[in-house]
Amino acid sequence: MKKKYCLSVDIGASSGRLILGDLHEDQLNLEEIHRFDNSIIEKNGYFCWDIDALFFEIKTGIQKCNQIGIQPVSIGIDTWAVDFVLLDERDQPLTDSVSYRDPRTDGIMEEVLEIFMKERLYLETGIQFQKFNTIYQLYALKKQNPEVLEKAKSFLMIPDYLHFLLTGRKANEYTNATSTQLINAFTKKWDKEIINTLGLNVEMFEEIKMPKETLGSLREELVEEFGFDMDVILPATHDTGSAVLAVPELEDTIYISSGTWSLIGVENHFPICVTKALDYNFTNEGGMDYQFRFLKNIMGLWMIQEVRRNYDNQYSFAELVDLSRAVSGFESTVNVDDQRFLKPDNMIEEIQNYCKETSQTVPEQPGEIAKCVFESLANSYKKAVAEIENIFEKEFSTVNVIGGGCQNELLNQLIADVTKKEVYAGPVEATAIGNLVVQFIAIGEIENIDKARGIIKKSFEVKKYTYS
Ligand SMILES: Nc1ncnc2c1ncn2[C@@H]1O[C@H](COP(=O)(O)OP(=O)(O)O)[C@@H](O)[C@H]1O
Ligand SMILES: C[C@H](O)[C@H](O)[C@@H](O)C(=O)COP(=O)(O)O
Ligand SMILES: [Mg+2]
Repeated sequence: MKKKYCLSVDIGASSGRLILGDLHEDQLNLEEIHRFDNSIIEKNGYFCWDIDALFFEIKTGIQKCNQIGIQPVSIGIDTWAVDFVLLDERDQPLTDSVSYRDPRTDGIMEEVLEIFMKERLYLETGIQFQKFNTIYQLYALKKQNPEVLEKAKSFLMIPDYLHFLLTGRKANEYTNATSTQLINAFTKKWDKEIINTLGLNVEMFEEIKMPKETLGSLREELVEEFGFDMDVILPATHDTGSAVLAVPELEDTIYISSGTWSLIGVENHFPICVTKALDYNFTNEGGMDYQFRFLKNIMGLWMIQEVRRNYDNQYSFAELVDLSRAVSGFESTVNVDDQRFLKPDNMIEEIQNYCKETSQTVPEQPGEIAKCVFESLANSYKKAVAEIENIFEKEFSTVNVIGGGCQNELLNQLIADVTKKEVYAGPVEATAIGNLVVQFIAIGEIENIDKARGIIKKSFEVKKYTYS
């Protein structure tokens, strides 16, 4: 029987990749077809994503499949959360793809919480309070460009919009929709009371669809361009939702999805909206099969990405790790979750100013800056682990780091040392793997997610770190 290939498109905040998957004797084989950078651009006075360039890269990757003689049966796209595009009645974009790092939402969350009590918003949605949540982006739009919101007929999150460009079909995929803070955690539907109270246009929100559902096949013009058709099967289109599906062993494990952001948490069967979770600012993002990702955002490797950019990319990530290893007698750290690090003009200067203001030795050399970032991240992970164990009233025995950041062996060891837990690192391409297994489940090649985790365990190396 002809081998079936599925194609995952995983676009994170720093990079995108198209990865082909196929199954052979209970092993999942990956082939990276196309990789490209992603970054924020300045457009019309806002920090935006270059969505047209991203769609071009997706098409380039699909064409590369054909060039190597492989025609996948399906494709699924996952990206970062919260951001969106609004379409008019002719299905034309009304907005640029403004990034969650844009300052347009400064002060907006506070205004919304004047209208809707924080505790109530958390009880109904279970979503963390981040100033860049979609709810605050839409409210900012209502204040700053009301005419745009009035014309909006469709609200599509980034992966929804990319799927629309492929198929002409519009829907909001559930896992990513939960990151808007507009989905009711109990009904799993758009919370019309919140939407109407904030005076947002309830009609523009699309039907909620779940991972494993087929959205449709390709637009005719794309079938002609690619030379073949395929189905768009919805993965967990929130990249972290896909990543968590690829954690080989969830039992007794705290995961860290380590990429531009660090998302640290556990899988849970129900939303936890207790006061302590609110105080710690944990979130209950929706997962496949209506599971919940109880986690919190930590500033993540964004900080070292920006440090690298400040050094004109003259160092690789591996070289920055090596430089930090060579540093001794330097102990300064920062609170990585201080909003000042969300989008500073210069990350190196922001870190140095923080150390000055807190009367710590100011890092000067690249190795000192990198060491400060990695040790500060490890400290934030340690705090989050303690908060998780406090909420669950239990000790977790392991931490599983997945994503590009699991290649940072220094940070993996730091995590083991500060948390006093065994750390498992891998798979690197967890997001793409989680995206693929959902497609394989949808086409009947894998029975369910438990069987998928068994295949993942057999297919990918996971490195172990014990604490000293
Ligand atoms: N060889 C490496 N050594 C150390 N860190 C690495 C290495 N390769 C990638 N990384 C880390 O992985 C991060 C990117 O992870 P990734 O999951 O691809 O991010 P995203 O999905 O957010 O774009 C980089 O910012 C870098 O810190
Ligand atoms: C802004 C969101 O919190 C962010 O998208 C996060 O949920 C996420 O998915 C990060 O993924 P990266 O791969 O960009 O780190
Ligand atoms: Mg990612």
